[in-house]
Amino acid sequence: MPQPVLVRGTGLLGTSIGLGLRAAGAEVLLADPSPSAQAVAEDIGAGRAVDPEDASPAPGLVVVAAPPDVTADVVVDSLRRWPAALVLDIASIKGRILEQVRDAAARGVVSDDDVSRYLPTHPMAGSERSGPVAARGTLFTASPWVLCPSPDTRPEAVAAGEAVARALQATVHRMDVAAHDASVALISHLPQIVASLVAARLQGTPDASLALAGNGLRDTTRIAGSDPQLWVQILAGNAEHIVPALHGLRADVERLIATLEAPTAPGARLDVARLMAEGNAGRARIPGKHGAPPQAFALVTVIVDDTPGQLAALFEEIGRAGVNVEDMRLDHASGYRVGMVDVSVLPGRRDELVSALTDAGWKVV
Ligand SMILES: NC(=O)C1=CN([C@@H]2O[C@H](COP(=O)(O)OP(=O)(O)OC[C@H]3O[C@@H](n4cnc5c(N)ncnc54)[C@H](O)[C@@H]3O)[C@@H](O)[C@H]2O)C=CC1
Ligand SMILES: O=C(O)C(=O)Cc1ccc(O)cc1
Repeated sequence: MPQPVLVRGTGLLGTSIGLGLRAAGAEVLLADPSPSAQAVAEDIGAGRAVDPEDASPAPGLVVVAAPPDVTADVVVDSLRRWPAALVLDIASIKGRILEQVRDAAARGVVSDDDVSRYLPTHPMAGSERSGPVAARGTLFTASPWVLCPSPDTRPEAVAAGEAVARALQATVHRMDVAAHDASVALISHLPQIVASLVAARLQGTPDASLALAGNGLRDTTRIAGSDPQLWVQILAGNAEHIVPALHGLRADVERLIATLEAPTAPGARLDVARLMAEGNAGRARIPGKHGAPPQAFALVTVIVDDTPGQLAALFEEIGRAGVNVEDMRLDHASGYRVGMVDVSVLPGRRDELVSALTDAGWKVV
């Protein structure tokens, strides 16, 4: 990886990249027009704060982690400022930004040769939070990282993108910008819209109703907590691919409304069942951990007391049994001081784990 790496934009993503690259041994410089974002990123160990006017030594690689609407400007500025550096960005949308960078070349602000040092990329990891305080160096572990080279991108730029993704333990995927934008419209932007629309329905809901909320509501609305400023830019910047997905969604919603307006009409229940089954089929296609094919894990549910140290003790016991935890989830039984821990394991290991835990005195459901 060319070094030092200059991260421009030290919010959630930029600071997480800085932390992860530092942990992998890279020299990282940090720049952000917000002095507090830059200072916090430096304080938590993501790198050394610099002024891009006189970043020294000159960066070998620039990672642009700024909001989507200024990303192209920062990419172009970086290509001009450091003629030997490779530049990549990590914004959530790709086609529009590449177009803006190419426009700058068409206007003579940078040369086509400069543009060949630029690699559009997108790590498919993040959270509904923003700012450096929420950053984690392990944010990208086992998550996809999409590289979007075009035929004229220099191989060194692609290699640098790969090196960054691998240093952060992400899995590398390649796609052109149009295929990327069409993909994220469905797998990222549509879920965000649906989460926000469902959560928006709760605004006038009485507190007594909300008190009944379980994990279904929490799961489906987590990303409704996302930063509106960022999502305005993402949705507007990828509208071309999002609108057809919304038309598909509208067709399904209209079909469901028509069916439920006459719920006992012949065929109505079959239609509802079909819609639910289509949802089952779509969900089953989401790949498992590390991009592996979808896999049905076996669930072991254990009741734990809601007291300090219980979870640690449970996982220690599972470790002693030599069984790998593929996934886990904690539910609280409303009104009781116990938690229910759902542990996902390979189906072939389920019975021995149940025996080991039961023998050790755990309450397995
Ligand atoms: N939040 C997420 O989960 C993900 C975000 N992304 C992309 O990463 C980028 C950054 O997003 P977050 O870190 O979530 O946002 P953030 O709001 O936490 O951080 C953005 C930072 O960029 C800085 N900034 C603003 N103008 C700038 C400029 N001209 N030059 C340099 N820095 C500038 C801001 O001061 C702020 O510190 C966005 O392009 C977003 O699309 C990609 C994957 C996931
Ligand atoms: O929080 C989550 O689950 C996300 O999916 C976050 C996210 C937000 C924006 C992106 O471009 C990529 C990932």
